[in-house]
Amino acid sequence: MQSPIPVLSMRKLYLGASDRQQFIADLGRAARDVGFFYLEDHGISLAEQVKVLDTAKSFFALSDAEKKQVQMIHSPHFRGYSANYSELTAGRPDRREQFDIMDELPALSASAIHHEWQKLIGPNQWPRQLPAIKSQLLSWQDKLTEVSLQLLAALCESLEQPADALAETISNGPYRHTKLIKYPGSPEASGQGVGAHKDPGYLTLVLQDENSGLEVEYEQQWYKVAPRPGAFVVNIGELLELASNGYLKATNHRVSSPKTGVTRYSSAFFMAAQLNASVPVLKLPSHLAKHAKGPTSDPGNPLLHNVGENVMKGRKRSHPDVSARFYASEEKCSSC
Ligand SMILES: O=C(O)CCC(=O)C(=O)O
Ligand SMILES: [Fe+2]
Repeated sequence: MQSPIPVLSMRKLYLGASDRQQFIADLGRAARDVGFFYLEDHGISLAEQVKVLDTAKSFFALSDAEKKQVQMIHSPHFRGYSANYSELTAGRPDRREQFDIMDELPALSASAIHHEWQKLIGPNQWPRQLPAIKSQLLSWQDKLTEVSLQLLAALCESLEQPADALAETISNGPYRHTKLIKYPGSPEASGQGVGAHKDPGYLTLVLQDENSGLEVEYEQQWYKVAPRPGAFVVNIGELLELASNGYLKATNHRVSSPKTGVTRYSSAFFMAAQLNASVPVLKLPSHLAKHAKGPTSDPGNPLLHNVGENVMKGRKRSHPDVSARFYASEEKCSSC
């Protein structure tokens, strides 16, 4: 089966006007047709990518006791380590280990918290056995933010909007989230590494190692996203589906476990708008608007314009243990 996933070279964005227009048109088509594409020539070296995957290997090679010192269950901000099967996607446990970081900020005091999602803000948990991991991953997160911001502006242009049409939603800095991930081999054919889902933010950049496993749903069929050295796999998240009134689609994707004896490492970077933003519905020109049929309506996964609430929805669903420990009272309150 031929892969439907296009390959885009970001270099074109910085060449002459006609290359730039070509890139924007190709980007718009990829984002609307598949919602997934490979991005090459993005300015981040292969050596740096390899270093991040090496850091993932070093982190997951720590002992269970060391990893548990930074387990997510200690963090109301959903930071740190998750063991195999502790995350749920589509209601089923994922066979993957993860290490999650976001912006390194102090937590808000209780009196400053008026919305549940404000508890997402806070510090990361860092393993003291790997002293260089903090500066490496925070700088990686900054670099991927730069790439994502350029893509977001180009996507706005592809929708025939000003490049800064969504700038207000990120004027205090976008909400960023980076994961290191390890998928262990499984004797079960197509075991759930991560179940089918959409990403909640604007854009996601995935760095894969040489082992396949990521799959994307396109025209009711699942396609493998084969590894492509040096490229990021980019996908459209729910906030862009909302902003474009469904013209762009947040595409379902999943990861199947590698077979026994193979371990797959990846890293995902998610960029949303700032948590206190509400994502506007852009006014598309009529020739695009006629294809914008509204965002997907799935009662099991409502798409929320309020960014903090949309991000929170995803975090609580994925990590019910963290949610039960730190958010149980809010849940009771919202139903009272
Ligand atoms: O590991 C991957 O290739 C993708 C992971 C993913 O889709 C996610 O964590 O949202
Ligand atoms: Fe994802």
